[in-house]
Amino acid sequence: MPGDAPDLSDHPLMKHLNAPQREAVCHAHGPLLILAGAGSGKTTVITRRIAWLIEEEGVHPGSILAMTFTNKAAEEMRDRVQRLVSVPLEQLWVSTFHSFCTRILRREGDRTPVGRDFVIFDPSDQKSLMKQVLAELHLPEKQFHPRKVLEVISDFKNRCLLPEEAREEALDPWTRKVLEAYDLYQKGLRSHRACDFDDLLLYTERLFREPALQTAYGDRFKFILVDEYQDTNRAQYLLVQHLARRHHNLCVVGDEDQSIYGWRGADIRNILDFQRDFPEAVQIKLEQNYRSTQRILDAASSVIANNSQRLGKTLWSDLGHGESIVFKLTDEGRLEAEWVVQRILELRATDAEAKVAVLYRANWQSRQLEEALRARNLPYRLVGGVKFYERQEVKDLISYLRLVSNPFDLVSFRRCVNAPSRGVGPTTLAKIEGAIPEGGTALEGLADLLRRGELKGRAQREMGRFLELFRRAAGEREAQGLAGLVRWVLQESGYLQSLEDEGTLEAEGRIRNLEEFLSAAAEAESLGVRLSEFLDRITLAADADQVEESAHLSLMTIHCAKGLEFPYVFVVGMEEDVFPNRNARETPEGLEEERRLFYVAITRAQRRLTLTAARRRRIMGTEMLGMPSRFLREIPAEALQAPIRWGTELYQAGEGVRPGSSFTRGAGGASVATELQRIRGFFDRVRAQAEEPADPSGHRDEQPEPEPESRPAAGAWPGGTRVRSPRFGRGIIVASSGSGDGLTYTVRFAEAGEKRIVARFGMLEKEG
Ligand SMILES: Nc1ncnc2c1ncn2[C@@H]1O[C@H](COP(=O)(O)OP(=O)(O)OP(=O)(O)O)[C@@H](O)[C@H]1O
Ligand SMILES: [Mg+2]
Repeated sequence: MPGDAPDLSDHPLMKHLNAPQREAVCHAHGPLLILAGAGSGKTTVITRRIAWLIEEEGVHPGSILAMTFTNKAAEEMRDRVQRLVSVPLEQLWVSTFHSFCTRILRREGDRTPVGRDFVIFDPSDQKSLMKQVLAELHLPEKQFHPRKVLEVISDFKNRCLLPEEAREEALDPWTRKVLEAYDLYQKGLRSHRACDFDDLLLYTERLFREPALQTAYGDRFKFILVDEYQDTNRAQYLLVQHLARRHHNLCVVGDEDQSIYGWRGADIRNILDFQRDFPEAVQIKLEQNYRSTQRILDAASSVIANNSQRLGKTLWSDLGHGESIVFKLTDEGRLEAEWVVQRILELRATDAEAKVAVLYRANWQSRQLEEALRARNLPYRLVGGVKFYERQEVKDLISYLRLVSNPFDLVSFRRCVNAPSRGVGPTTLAKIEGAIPEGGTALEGLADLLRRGELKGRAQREMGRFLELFRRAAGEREAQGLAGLVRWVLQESGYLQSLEDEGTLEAEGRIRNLEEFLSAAAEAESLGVRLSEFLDRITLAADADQVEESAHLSLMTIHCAKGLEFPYVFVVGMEEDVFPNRNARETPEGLEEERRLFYVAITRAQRRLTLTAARRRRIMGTEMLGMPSRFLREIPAEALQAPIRWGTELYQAGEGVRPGSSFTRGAGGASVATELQRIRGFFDRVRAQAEEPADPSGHRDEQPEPEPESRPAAGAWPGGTRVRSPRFGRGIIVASSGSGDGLTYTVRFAEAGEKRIVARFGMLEKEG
């Protein structure tokens, strides 16, 4: 409140802060909610407030608990506070929820079933335990994939539900079985004296339900501050509630528009209900953004205004209008990556230290960027992820290809023989290796064992198939070329199938990486590259990674970029099915979460925001025509350097934010109404993707063609959709053409290869 605290603006801890920020910093007691948009100084306020409590209110650092979202954020916050205060801060608790809970359980663990000296199970430990559990319950892994079951259990735990408490939720037989597995899994963890990550929260929350402990810790942490409150899940929410119940000195900051972890159980209601939980809460709004220029903010506000689940707030900046937002459409994915790298090099020429971030929706998108950066020897850092060619599934696939290329490669043999799991334990592996003839290969050793009937049961079956794969590979390599071989290996090895069976979000990400690898192979093949050269390139590329990393150029997913800021930001892949993501746009909630992600992406930029897209992109090795991301149209024309065109098509909202509200008039001089209809039609067809129809009898779309080579089939399933045909089994749509009765899909079937199927007769079913 201006004028409310006239003296404080001179206080060193209030330096540069505006009136509402100051009010939040010196707010002494009672619940405080700071609900504000991106870059308005929420994290800054938390940091200053901690310093204020210590320096001005005389609060002991050990009485303050601050929760952040990542370890990195915690470190940074501690450093910043330390620079502001004169006392040592060893006793100050700044941590993530998980590390906070670990510390509590190490002290109080005697009261939990796993004691104080528990071990923490990582995902692979969890999986092995779950496999035992499933075996014990005679639940086939095909229907109860260990990771899928663990995903469901995790969801229960995030909602603080133990097996007996989750019964009401288990309405179908499958979930009821999962609950049995949950129960046994917990018993297993207990017998190992182990916690999984979710247990850390779950057990701590249970502990704090006890009045004695609640009082003890409530008295210890007299002041609690939580950053990124919009992304807390139920367990975290309850934990904070227990701790704050005693003193009510809880300060939470958040932005409902930046809630991007719904898929991990974050509950946006936690922030929306704060006032209900603490009726006496003071609410402070921060409206000035100190991070970005006005144009960037306009774009962000305009985009997020399309969401319904929000409280609504204004943001302004006095950093000036700034540079216009650039949108660049390139012909294909590789050119998009090269264009971005070229712009970064130009930037470097004028400002060698410029901090740049390239953001993308999903991990698979890093591949072409990494390749383009390496081609120009530009050091970069991949934040919060693993470099593309070092990802587990990518390395697994490479090991198959290496072994095809060079059967003597024992290291690759060892890797791929059990990926996916074929029940080959160390004993069998030793047997195989023991059977390798002098100067021969592991495959020969394996063949020998099989001939002598020394492998039994599952190992015999699976190893027989494995051997057969390599017997046929040479022929496939000749007949199908590089990309064909990769696709064939993915299918024949059962690798893809095992991930599909898993059906988890993580598996989905891995599948996307493998599909991207397939695209890399297709790209290389189109340049005349053969298998061994392709493998050499990958090895050399991985080697080039030994060069230094640069903190000035960061590549990361948007999720990883939360809370961060960079002068120069690129957001790549602005196409439907990429961003918004292919799965997420199925539901209105999913779409809103994608839009919040885009809002987060835009608001990372301080000075310059560049959006890019590719007209064609290889999906699973096949070139697909991309459609413009619907989000592009939500950016106001005034914020953009030039109207967005997609090919010859104008694709942009003129003013206002609601789709279809009003459009810039096309340069061709068409009437606004016609233009409107044309663009709307285009937008409606966004769901449909098509390649040039190969079949001349394919029914032609009556509508005007936006592109000579594209004939989007209205209402068709997009490329990438997984389908099942009664005749050919499971497959994936790679293209479609025609419409109505003439709608025809090109489907790549796992068994039968590529087929063209007329939708009306093909009885295709979409797979869930
Ligand atoms: N009063 C101020 N004067 C000048 N700069 C400020 C002020 N308040 C915050 N800043 C700066 O603005 C930027 C954004 O601040 P901060 O990261 O705290 O915002 P935030 O609300 O936490 O953002 P996000 O929503 O992305 O987490 C930082 O560079 C910070 O130093
Ligand atoms: Mg922040």
